[in-house]
Amino acid sequence: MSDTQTVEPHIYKGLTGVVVDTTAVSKVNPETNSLLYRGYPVQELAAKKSFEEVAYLLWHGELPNDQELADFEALERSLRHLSPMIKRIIDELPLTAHPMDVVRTAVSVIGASDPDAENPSPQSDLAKSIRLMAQLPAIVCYDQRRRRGQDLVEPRDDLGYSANFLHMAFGEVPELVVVNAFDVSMILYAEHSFNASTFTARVITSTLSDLYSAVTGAVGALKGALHGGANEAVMHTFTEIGLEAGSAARAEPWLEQALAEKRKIMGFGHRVYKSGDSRVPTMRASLVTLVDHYQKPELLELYEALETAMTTRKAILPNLDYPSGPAYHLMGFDTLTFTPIFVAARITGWTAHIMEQKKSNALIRPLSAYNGVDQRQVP
Ligand SMILES: CC(=O)SCCNC(=O)CCNC(=O)[C@H](O)C(C)(C)COP(=O)(O)OP(=O)(O)OC[C@H]1O[C@@H](n2cnc3c(N)ncnc32)[C@H](O)[C@@H]1OP(=O)(O)O
Ligand SMILES: O=C([O-])CC(=O)C(=O)O
Repeated sequence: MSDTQTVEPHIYKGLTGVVVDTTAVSKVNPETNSLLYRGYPVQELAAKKSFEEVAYLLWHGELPNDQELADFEALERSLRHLSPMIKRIIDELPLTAHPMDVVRTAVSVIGASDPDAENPSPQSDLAKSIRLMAQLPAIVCYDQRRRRGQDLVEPRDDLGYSANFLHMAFGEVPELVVVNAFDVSMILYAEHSFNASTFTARVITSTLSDLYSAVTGAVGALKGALHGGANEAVMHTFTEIGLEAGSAARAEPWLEQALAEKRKIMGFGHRVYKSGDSRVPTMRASLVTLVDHYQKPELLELYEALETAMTTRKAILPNLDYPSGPAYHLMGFDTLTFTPIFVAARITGWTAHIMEQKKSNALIRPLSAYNGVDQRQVP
């Protein structure tokens, strides 16, 4: 078969339902609404393990023992500082730049300044992956701070990943309940099989390009509102309806109007899960804890009112971005920072897939059915 073949081929628009390869990194099961990372249910990982342990699991295939975890944590903590060059380049970017563009640029700069960038060995790719995991929090937090007119907060190596992330964002470590909710969100966001950004990373890797190029492309794919950008978009919806007490009553009329205008309701629907996103109950529980902690019942009322209206009207259920957006809002993050936080989590899954793709590579190049004008002569 070729691009010019005249027999009408079946078109799998959006690759819906197409199985393009195998993966041992995670299993998304829409029949049981379950998600396994290397065989472990994600809810159990969120309840019992840290984001660092989950990152190790995704990369190595097994959870770390005590010594392996101690070594891994020490390494991650030692790599957290941004180089003066990255900081300088971020400073050069306009404050109006979307934070996802800043993150994409920073990853590109880290790649361009890594003398080992072209080394495709698994050892080198793992080292690059750990460095990106360690540095993305500083990039994300510094960008939010500079937009607020604040100075960079240096990382602390006496703190775990999530506590340090929040310390760098806000200049202090919040209560444990907040740190735990953030850590849970990072675990839930870490990996999700062949989603659009991971697939982008695998396509780039399949050409024998380098890990940084694959991650840079993945950041671009995640930015869109139909994928990771939905957590930012959910917050815009909430703000549009109103965050003040009593605004929940406006959710249903707002939805009617939005659907009449043929708008997509962000944070709802999923390409794979059609009867519920496996991660939502866990993240919703974290959101409820945060609502109690910050005494913001009106946010949960709005969350529930819009969910009820959407499921009643369209029978379309929330995805992970629906509870995580308001959770990050309560923690104090700017709405524009939400998708960069997703990057900081997903770097683990992306790089696990990049390494898997390299182990058993085939160039990813599908076919297309030509529907342009027939062959003609140049006048
Ligand atoms: C972490 C993540 O990336 S999770 C996904 C985050 N993205 C979002 O929240 C964006 C909003 N959601 C959507 O746009 C979609 O549900 C997607 C892109 C996630 C999945 O899309 P698909 O699998 O292609 O579903 P599809 O678009 O075919 O939807 C089927 C029908 O439901 C409708 N639909 C699906 N989701 C929504 C939504 N959020 N709002 C309104 N209508 C929706 C579609 O318009 C379509 O209706 P139609 O048959 O009348 O045209
Ligand atoms: O799997 C998908 O298509 C999108 C998603 O939920 C994710 O990447 O976490």
